[in-house]
Amino acid sequence: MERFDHVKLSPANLRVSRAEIDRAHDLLDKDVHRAIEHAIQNVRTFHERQMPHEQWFTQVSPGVMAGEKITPISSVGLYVPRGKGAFPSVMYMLATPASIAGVPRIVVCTPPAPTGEVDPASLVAADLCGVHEIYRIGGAQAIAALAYGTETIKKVRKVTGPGNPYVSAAKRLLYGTLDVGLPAGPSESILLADDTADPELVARDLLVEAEHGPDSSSLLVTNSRALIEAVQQLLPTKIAALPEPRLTFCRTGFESDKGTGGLVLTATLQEAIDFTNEYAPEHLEVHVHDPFAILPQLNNAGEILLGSHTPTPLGNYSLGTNAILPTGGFAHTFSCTSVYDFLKRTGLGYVTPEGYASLSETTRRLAEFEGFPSHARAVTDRPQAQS
Ligand SMILES: NC(=O)c1ccc[n+]([C@@H]2O[C@H](COP(=O)([O-])OP(=O)(O)OC[C@H]3O[C@@H](n4cnc5c(N)ncnc54)[C@H](O)[C@@H]3O)[C@@H](O)[C@H]2O)c1
Ligand SMILES: N[C@H](CO)Cc1c[nH]c[nH+]1
Ligand SMILES: [Zn+2]
Repeated sequence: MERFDHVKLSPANLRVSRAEIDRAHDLLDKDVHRAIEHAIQNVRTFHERQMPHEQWFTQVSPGVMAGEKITPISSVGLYVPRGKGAFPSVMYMLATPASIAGVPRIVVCTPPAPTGEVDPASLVAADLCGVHEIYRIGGAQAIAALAYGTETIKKVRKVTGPGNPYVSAAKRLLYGTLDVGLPAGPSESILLADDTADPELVARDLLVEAEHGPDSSSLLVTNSRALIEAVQQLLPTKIAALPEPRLTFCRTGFESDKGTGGLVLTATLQEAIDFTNEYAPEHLEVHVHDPFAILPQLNNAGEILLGSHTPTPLGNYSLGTNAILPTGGFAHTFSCTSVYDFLKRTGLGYVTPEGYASLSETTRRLAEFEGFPSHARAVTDRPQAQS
């Protein structure tokens, strides 16, 4: 921690104390405190609606019952980044669904400031969401501590949360050791637009995810040359007006050959939609005449924000949907963070003697076909046990 975070820590002060959390509530700007409470209210409302039935059965055929039982993961480690900036929003976006899912042990690791202090806003968010343990440790070392455990930090069953390439690499190395959740790496967004889009709003929204870091990607994808030319005129002044390091992050993204941001002109809106589906962005803003008309065609994205009044920051902070989203094309197969990241589903089966009689011959025949004699014997001439 000393080399990268310029902080000296000891096992005794790794864990954030109750007193620090209470002080964070007192220290935090009251308007920011209220904003966190308001945001958590919406995120909570939305994620409570996601919760599935705790247990259910359906009758597949007479006497054959199949179902599922939902249980929370027993312990989860949430990684909340803090290298290029503090993220209380990431804290509540991870801890809210974990708490609603009923995870009995919610642990957070987040990098401290050189003073050893943890961002007060993140502590307030953690406390409001019912986090049980908070450790001032970041980077790959935090992921390792959560996965393997240390004398101070008891290991967890699952680690999840976004981070920089070192954090992402650590999670990838742990694949197969424990559940490392969805791949949430450097930020990215696509603005999908037609010729009805407002260049001023598009130029502003393009800088949102771009300002996260030099490795963030933000793209305008449109079939309108006029929109591209208008946004090209607006971007340089908007970037120049940003403070450091956000100015350099955006300049790198849009103006350097190392950048991964840009403006993409397609021949048709359909081509723009196809490009977007293939790219599978973390965030997708839709600035077209009728966003709900093309929504059925938009299949791969961490989130889809519809219309010019739904810019990405609303999803990042306050709308209610989750902002911890798959990046790097993983939105082709991974979902946005939700209560399901903290639950597991167990299949349930119950068969009556009548149901057993209807299944045993089929089961025996398939077991023999696959060469499993014990499987076959278990369902041959089975004494009719009392159910
Ligand atoms: N996908 C999402 O939903 C989402 C949400 C929020 C943030 N993000 C992304 O998460 C990332 C956060 O990155 P960050 O750097 O701000 O914070 P971070 O907490 O991920 O990384 C900081 C840690 O990295 C370690 N570190 C720094 N330099 C290192 C080096 N050279 N070698 C090894 N370890 C090193 C330090 O120990 C430090 O604690 C950004 O890219 C941001 O865009 C993604
Ligand atoms: N997914 C976004 C970053 O990639 C979430 C965020 C949090 N704070 C600001 N933005
Ligand atoms: Zn963001």
